[in-house]
Amino acid sequence: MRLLNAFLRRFGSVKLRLSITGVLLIALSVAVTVGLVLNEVAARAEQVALDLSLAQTRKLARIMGARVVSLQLTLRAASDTMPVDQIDNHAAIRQWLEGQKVLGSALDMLMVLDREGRVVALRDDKGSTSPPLNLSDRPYFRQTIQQGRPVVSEPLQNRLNDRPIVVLTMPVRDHKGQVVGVMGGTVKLLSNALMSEVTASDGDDEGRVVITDAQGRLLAHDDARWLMRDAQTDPLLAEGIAHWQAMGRPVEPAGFSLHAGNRIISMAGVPDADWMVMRSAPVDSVLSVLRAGGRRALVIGTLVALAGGLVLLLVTHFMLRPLRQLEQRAHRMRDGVTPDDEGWPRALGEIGQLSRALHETLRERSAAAAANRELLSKLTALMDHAPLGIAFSQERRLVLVNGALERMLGYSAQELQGQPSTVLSPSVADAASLAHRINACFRAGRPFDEEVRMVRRDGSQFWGRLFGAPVNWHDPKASTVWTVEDVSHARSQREALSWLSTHDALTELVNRREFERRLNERLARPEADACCALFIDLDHFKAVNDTAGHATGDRMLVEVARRLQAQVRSTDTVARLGGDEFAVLLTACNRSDALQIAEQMRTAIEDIRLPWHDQALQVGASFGIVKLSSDLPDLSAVMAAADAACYDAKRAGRNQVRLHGNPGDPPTQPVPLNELLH
Ligand SMILES: Nc1nc2c(ncn2[C@@H]2O[C@H](COP(=O)(O)OP(=O)(O)OP(=O)(O)O)[C@@H](O)[C@H]2O)c(=O)[nH]1
Repeated sequence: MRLLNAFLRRFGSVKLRLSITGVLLIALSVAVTVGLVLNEVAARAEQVALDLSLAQTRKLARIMGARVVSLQLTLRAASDTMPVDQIDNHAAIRQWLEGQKVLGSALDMLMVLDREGRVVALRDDKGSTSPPLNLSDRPYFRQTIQQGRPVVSEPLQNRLNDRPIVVLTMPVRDHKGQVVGVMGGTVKLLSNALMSEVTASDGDDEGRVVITDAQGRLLAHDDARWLMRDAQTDPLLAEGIAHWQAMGRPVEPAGFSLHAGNRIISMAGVPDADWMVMRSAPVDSVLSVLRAGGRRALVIGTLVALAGGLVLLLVTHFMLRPLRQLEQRAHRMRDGVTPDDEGWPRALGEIGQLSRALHETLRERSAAAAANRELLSKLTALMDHAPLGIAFSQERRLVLVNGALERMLGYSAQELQGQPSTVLSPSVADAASLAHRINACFRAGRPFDEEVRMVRRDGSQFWGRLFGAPVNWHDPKASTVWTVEDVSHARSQREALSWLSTHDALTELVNRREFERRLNERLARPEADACCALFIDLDHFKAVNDTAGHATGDRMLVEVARRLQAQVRSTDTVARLGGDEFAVLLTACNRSDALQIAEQMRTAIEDIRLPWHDQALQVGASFGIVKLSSDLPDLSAVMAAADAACYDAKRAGRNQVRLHGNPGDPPTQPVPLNELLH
């Protein structure tokens, strides 16, 4: 595996890949070229072999034809010297036949027949005879007599010895040119005197030359046992004979040749004889030289490919040197070397352009990176020193927080980063509601800006002013920047101020202004007359202050307030108007209920026993009740009426309840000036 990895790493080299590709291309082109050339040469060689074989076969056929003609001419020359007028004289013709030495050496047996086919004289190797033989039934005899021309017979059995022969005939003419007989000679196929040279001339272990008659019977074969057999039974000849038969067995001197299996077979007709010369030779013997040449070409091609690859390796080594320098330079860039120092390759062409472009790009990138680093350091400082908590979130998860937010929440930056933003909400419901409001803002194209309840790591809660906006408004969910300000203190101050504006700090009851606002609000409603207002003034409260001190007076005021508040419903309002004056607004309350409540209040105040040293301080209260009605159209009228009713209670001896406009009570008296000044 390590070796494979090492090879693959090496194979990453352009030089190696180019070289291997080059070698492969050269090898491929050599192989293809050699293959194509060999194929073409093989095709041409096959054609040449076919032509050559046919030419040789034709030549053999012509030689055979010439031999037949030569024999026929010899026969003719001999017949011309025959004493034709003594053709019926057996002794004379036998004697003449004895004298034909040349003819006797060329043909195996000589004979002279008369016109009736009777043997006049016959000469063989035993001498001359005149056997009582009649050969008039032989086709060659009849054909010679009838057509008056020389004939070469079909192969046939010698009647004397049963051996296969062919007979060459020549008509014998008298002085007038009339055919008076036939002169013939036989050729013994076994001795093969006529054909042996032809069949032996091209014979080798695998090649074969034979002669057949027009029917395909073997007249000459290097193995005498095959004579007179059908040539198609010889496996070396079968396909050639089949092809010849398919052509209709023409006996033409032009002949033909063919490539059958692994053999080249050619046939040509023998002129003046109805014979065919047939030659069969294995293809390999013809093409073996060519194949040997092809193998040599392949070896040479392989050597050329290797040499080409070596040259290519050297060329690419020098050509790619700048590229190697560029690669080394790139490594040094990664190691932090600035782009302006030395080491950039100087080269022409694409590598030079690549080097310059890379150099320029890296220079620009280096400058941009420096600017980015500076900007980043500023932003980091801004984040670190900002008094606000700052956070970036993506897909509702915190991805970056600053130190202020860490301190605000009690988490470390590592703990916060990656947390869902819901970790800042005190409950699931708060988180869901907050997310809903944030989405609504962003959808409306507005940044989110609200004070929300947040929770620290220790579970304590605080109010934070949360401001957030998408980094990219086109994709608000992608990334959002948030600032968080702890506004708990400001918010409690604000709430306190708001509370103080409507409440009395000592008793924590609503103050005069708030009471009047609520009373006005009631007066504005149609059902205002269903309400009653009580005005309460403590009796001789000054004495408490004077006796026990202001602080004790305050405690008494607080206790009075508590007891008043205890008598009313949540819909009613108890207020301290100032000093020792209180007021109550009873909603949905008639006069008798109001009287009852006032009486309960009075009793509750009367029952106060405020401890002071070893004594118990007491106080009373005077109550004036007003039923709201159309007769008292506004605030001042109501307050004046209540105040007057209270004053009546004071004058009646204090610690009493008086109802404004009650027919049983004496009419309310205006307050004397000296009482007001008391
Ligand atoms: N301890 C205390 N005393 C207050 C406060 N505001 C007013 N007072 C005192 O309340 C007293 C009110 O007295 P007055 O209204 O004169 O009359 P009184 O003593 O209650 O007598 P009558 O009303 O005539 O029964 C004064 O002595 C004020 O100084 C306060 O906030 N705390």
